[in-house]
Amino acid sequence: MIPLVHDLSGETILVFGGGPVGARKARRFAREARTVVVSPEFADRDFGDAELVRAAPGPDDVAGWFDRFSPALAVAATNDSAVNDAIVESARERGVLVNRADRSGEREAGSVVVPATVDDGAVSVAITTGGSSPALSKYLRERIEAELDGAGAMAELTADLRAELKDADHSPAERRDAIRAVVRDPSVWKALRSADTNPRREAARVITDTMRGDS
Ligand SMILES: C[C@@]1(CC(=O)O)C2=NC(=C\c3[nH]c(c(CCC(=O)O)c3CC(=O)O)Cc3[nH]c(c(CC(=O)O)c3CCC(=O)O)/C=C3\N/C(=C\2)[C@@H](CCC(=O)O)[C@]3(C)CC(=O)O)/[C@H]1CCC(=O)O
Ligand SMILES: NC(=O)c1ccc[n+]([C@@H]2O[C@H](COP(=O)([O-])OP(=O)(O)OC[C@H]3O[C@@H](n4cnc5c(N)ncnc54)[C@H](O)[C@@H]3O)[C@@H](O)[C@H]2O)c1
Repeated sequence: MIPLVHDLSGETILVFGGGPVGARKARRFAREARTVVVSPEFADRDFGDAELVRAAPGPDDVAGWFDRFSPALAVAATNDSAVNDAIVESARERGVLVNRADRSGEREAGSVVVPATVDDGAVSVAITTGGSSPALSKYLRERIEAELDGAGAMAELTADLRAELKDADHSPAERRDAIRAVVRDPSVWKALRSADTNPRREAARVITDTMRGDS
């Protein structure tokens, strides 16, 4: 398996199963795209902005739900493995991506794993064990969370600096060295994480030093 970052905006995601797992996936996906959850019950779980449709399709009814919503991705999170099998089958027939929550062993073409993710602005880190140990993915995600503090702000700052250095006609090699020095500089990170110092000023100092060949 290879991790790819997928833009699902404008698409529909169809989740079968309104238990704790269906709810967790729906909350995550509803932040990105229209998400519809089909289930006979939802208890009082949090589904984020997902639309809830009360129904309990049998294996033969599943294809009709694909035709109704034309999803780009389907999630099989019911506790009925015959229904989950039918969801995988319908997805494969239509070339739709499918995430199966009740099986981490053999996978079918088009199957996707939902990784543990940490986000800070435009920066995301995704952790997967290829399905072998979700508890380990969660633990590593918790450890990495603090590490990513300020990364979104660093992405914004260096995107601006790249554009400014381009406009100022610096060579690609000079730009690369300057930006590499900024993302590695502890004082810039410190400034991004606290309100005491101005990160732009720190970055400008690093760039000047790099261009002078001080580093
Ligand atoms: C990362 C995360 C994302 C998310 O779901 O949002 C996620 N599972 C999370 C938590 C978690 N899940 C489970 C536990 C209990 C401890 C344990 O069993 O390890 C814990 C931990 C806990 O709850 O503490 C149980 C479990 N999970 C799966 C099975 C079925 C099986 O293994 O057959 C069973 C057994 C059910 C049973 O025994 O009945 C299957 C999958 N779970 C995946 C993802 C995919 C593989 C990811 C990878 O490659 O690592 C995969 C294959 C399919 C999928 O769902 O995409 C999310 C953490 C989010 C976060 O906090 O960051
Ligand atoms: N991926 C994970 O992290 C993870 C974690 C725990 C369990 N699991 C597995 O994923 C499955 C779902 O986990 P859960 O804890 O949410 O289970 P659960 O049993 O609490 O919930 C299953 C949901 O599916 C609904 N459902 C049943 N038949 C349906 C149908 N025909 N159509 C639509 N919905 C239907 C049920 O009403 C219920 O809301 C379990 O079978 C379990 O093996 C996965």
